Amino acid sequence: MTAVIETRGLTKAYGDVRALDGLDLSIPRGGIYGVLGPNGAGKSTLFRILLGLIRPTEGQATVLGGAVDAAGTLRRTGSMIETPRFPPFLTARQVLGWLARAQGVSPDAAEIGRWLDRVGLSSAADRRVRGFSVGMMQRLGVAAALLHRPDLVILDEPTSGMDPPGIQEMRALIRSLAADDGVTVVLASHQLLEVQRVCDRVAILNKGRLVREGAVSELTSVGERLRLQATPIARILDRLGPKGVLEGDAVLADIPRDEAPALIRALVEAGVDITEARWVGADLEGVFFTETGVARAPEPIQGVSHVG
Ligand SMILES: Nc1ncnc2c1ncn2[C@@H]1O[C@H](COP(=O)(O)OP(=O)(O)OP(=O)(O)O)[C@@H](O)[C@H]1O
Repeated sequence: MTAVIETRGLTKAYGDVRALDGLDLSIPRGGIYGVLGPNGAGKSTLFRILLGLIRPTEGQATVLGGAVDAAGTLRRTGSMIETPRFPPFLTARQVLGWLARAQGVSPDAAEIGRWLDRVGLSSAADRRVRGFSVGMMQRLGVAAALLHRPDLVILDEPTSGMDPPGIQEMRALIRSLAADDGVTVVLASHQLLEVQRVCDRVAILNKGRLVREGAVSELTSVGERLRLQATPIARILDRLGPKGVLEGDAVLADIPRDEAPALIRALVEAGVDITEARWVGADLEGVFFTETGVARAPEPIQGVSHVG
């Protein structure tokens, strides 16, 4: 597994505060990688170091196999850190032309048009950015990060301030960057469901340290249970014995995945009508709260995934 980002003992101290505290992290090339953590965990500090904006107090980081501030590294890396700001009197199209010139890339009109289209800003391309919403600014920021065709793009909270359709479009764009353009995407987000949907792997930071790292599918496969909605429910409980728990109008079956087909077959043969069968219980949110020790706010309606 080739790494696009490697950190060893990476530490950043601000007086007594250790924003990063001996972080060892290896982010593989290809795919979408999420960096998670509660406020103050050190996500932005990590990104700033990786982009050469600040220097670590101790430790090392390499990006795309080179020093973070090497010209070759910077040329192959794109980024959006916090909601970007652009000259308000320029249109979106002019912003990208201006940035392309600043980056020494020839501002190809067709290429700029394509990026505006990909981030869903075609219809607003010739509007001054002064009137743009936060979500529109985020999209323009993503286009700006990609204009020079980087191999790696680092996005800090790419969907903050976006409405649900905007989030959905950003998700599709991020997926297509990884799948179609071969760009490695590293993003930080507080939207755990979104991260679960879009990322291949995640690192969870807390107080500047790595507390968990792994493939999303691995992290979320621990503790899952099969949720069955069916009638008569008593027959399922009888069959499962201690492995079955009643949860509202459904049964949660604590069985491994490979036993599910046999169980469902047996239930159908026993005359049970199954209306729904799905795996629940393990979500990234649960992993996040367990690993960071941050207290979960009480929910008015207890979700299935939080039972037990
Ligand atoms: N320039 C700075 N001066 C002093 N302290 C700082 C500075 N930048 C960050 N910190 C502190 O370092 C810690 C990590 O901050 P950082 O912004 O990296 O966290 P984060 O995970 O990005 O948080 P958030 O989710 O709120 O964006 C925090 O305690 C923060 O207050």
